[in-house]
Amino acid sequence: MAGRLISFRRLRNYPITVAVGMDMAPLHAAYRTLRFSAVAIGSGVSLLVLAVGFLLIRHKRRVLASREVLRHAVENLDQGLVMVDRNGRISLRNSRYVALLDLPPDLSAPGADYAQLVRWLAARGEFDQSGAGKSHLASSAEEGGVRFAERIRPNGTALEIRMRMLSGGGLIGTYTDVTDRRRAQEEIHHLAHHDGLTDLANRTLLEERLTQAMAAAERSGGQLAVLCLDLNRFKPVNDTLGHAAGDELLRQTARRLHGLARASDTVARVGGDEFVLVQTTLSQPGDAAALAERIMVEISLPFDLNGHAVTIDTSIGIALFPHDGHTVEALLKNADTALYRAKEAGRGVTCFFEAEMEERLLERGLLEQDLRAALAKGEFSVSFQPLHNCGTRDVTSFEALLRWENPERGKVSPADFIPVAEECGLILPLGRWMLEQACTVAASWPHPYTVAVNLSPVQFQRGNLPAQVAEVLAQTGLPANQLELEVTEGLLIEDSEGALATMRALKALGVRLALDDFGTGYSSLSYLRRFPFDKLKIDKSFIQAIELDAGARAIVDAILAMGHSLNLRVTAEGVETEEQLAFLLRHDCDEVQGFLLGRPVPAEQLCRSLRKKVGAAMA
Ligand SMILES: Nc1nc2c(ncn2[C@@H]2O[C@@H]3COP(=O)(O)O[C@H]4[C@@H](O)[C@H](n5cnc6c(=O)[nH]c(N)nc65)O[C@@H]4COP(=O)(O)O[C@H]3[C@H]2O)c(=O)[nH]1
Repeated sequence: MAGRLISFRRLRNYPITVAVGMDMAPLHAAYRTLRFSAVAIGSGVSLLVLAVGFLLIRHKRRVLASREVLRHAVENLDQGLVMVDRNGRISLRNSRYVALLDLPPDLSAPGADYAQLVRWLAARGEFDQSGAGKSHLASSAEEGGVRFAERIRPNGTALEIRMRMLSGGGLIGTYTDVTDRRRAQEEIHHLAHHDGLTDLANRTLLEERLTQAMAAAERSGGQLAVLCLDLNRFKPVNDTLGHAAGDELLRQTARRLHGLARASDTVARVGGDEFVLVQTTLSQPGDAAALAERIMVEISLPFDLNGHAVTIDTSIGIALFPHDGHTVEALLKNADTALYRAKEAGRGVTCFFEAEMEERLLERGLLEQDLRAALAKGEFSVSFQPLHNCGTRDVTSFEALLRWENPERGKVSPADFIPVAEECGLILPLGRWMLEQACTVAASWPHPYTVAVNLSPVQFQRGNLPAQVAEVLAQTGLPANQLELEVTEGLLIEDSEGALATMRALKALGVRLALDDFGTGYSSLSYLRRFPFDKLKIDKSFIQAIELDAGARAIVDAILAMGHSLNLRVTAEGVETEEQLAFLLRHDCDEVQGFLLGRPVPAEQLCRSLRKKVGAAMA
């Protein structure tokens, strides 16, 4: 409702009251317009303030949130992280950094002096005192402003450290714990350089160490020795007691060798039962001989293999630097050649390398070649030597002896080629051939004489001998009781358990067993009691000394008495004179064999003379 606004005013000097009236409608309209504008502007400003405030709060929240994310990320890094500003103050670091370096919180807190922290670390032996401060990474590699270093902490932890130097000063360092990786690498390296069974050096490490040792000896003008050794009787132990016992024997041997070597020496296992020892501190060759002697003694002490007491021994070959070779290959090869020579000379022998050994080895190689071809070329034959009753001088049996005649070499003694055939394994087909020949010939004799065949220990150990013998007897038709098998003591020493089982199986076939060359080996009386022998053959060296040596006479007498007391027939080998025969007769020897009564003759010649004899007897 629009009213009017009236204003009254009395004039001071006049009795007049002035009344002014004004229509309110326009006033109201102006007021309403103003009020509306004021309210609108006020609301707009308030809204704006609210919006800005809201945005600011949201922004701040976001900043805080991303800072939290960053802090969380840095805290949860697998690596230790530290940032140092241009003033040398720590501006950021995570707890992994503190934990990895075992840092005190006050020294490593943000704002702390980094140089002081480094000095603290140095004082604790974390790195060289001389390298304290920022230069503690001096030995590290540097690449494009980033320094790398790997550090082993006093507690054994391995740290990989990267330091990025910032252009305006300061640095960012990351610390990674690489202990496990490093251990794995070390393990791989160890496995690649050591023998898995004994943990001794393997051939690779041996060659590395030998190269270093040779260089050191060359610089100092000194010498070194390479001792090559292998274990005698390892194979029988492995075969009879099993591989676990064989492994244990190798481990214990390794420990004994290791115990004898000095810290600068190297002990390696280079093959099944082959070991090499590099002796570095050597003033004269006698030092190597003395070490070899100590090894011999140590290895010959009994081993306890899971309750089994086992005794073995070793042969040793020695090559010296610089005398016997200037390269790793030459030294190892020559020590091996010397070992071969040592083994040839008998068990428990040490040999130093000599130049002519190589020639002999070469010659042996050629002999082996010819020997391999000889069987196919038919160069072998069999001769038979008679054995006689000592009193009546009647022939009782024949010993089959292998003969080899080569077009270039002529007649080769079995004493020379049998050991080579044994070593290269040819004795197996050759022994089988010999057995077949001897039995075939004996089966054709007009009189049922016994035939004696020599067997090598290798045939005992590797061939299925009882089955082979049974097969040959069946093939040739020779009665089992007409076959006598001669073995030497070496076999019994090498593998007495295995030999005993084979001998019993052979006896079960009905064949007879003789112990050959008695007196030349260990001649243990226990063998005679333990093994099922029928006969004992006294070695010819004793028989041939009868006339000259009272000691030999006493030994022959004692062997005869002992053999008889054990119910064994006794044969004397190598009887060449009537005096020897008379002595043997006086001492009740059963049988003799020797040039005096009959030399070995080829099979055909023997067959002819036997037939002639039978013909003459029938005529
Ligand atoms: N000085 C002298 N020697 C005599 C006399 N009587 C016989 N001998 C020789 O003494 C050796 C006897 O054979 P052994 O002791 O078994 O010794 C044999 C035997 O161990 C081995 N051998 C021979 N044939 C074979 C074979 O077929 N297989 C195996 N594994 N070894 C064999 O070779 C060794 C040597 O054989 P051989 O040279 O044939 O030598 C034979 C024989 O010819 C004598 O009065 N004086």
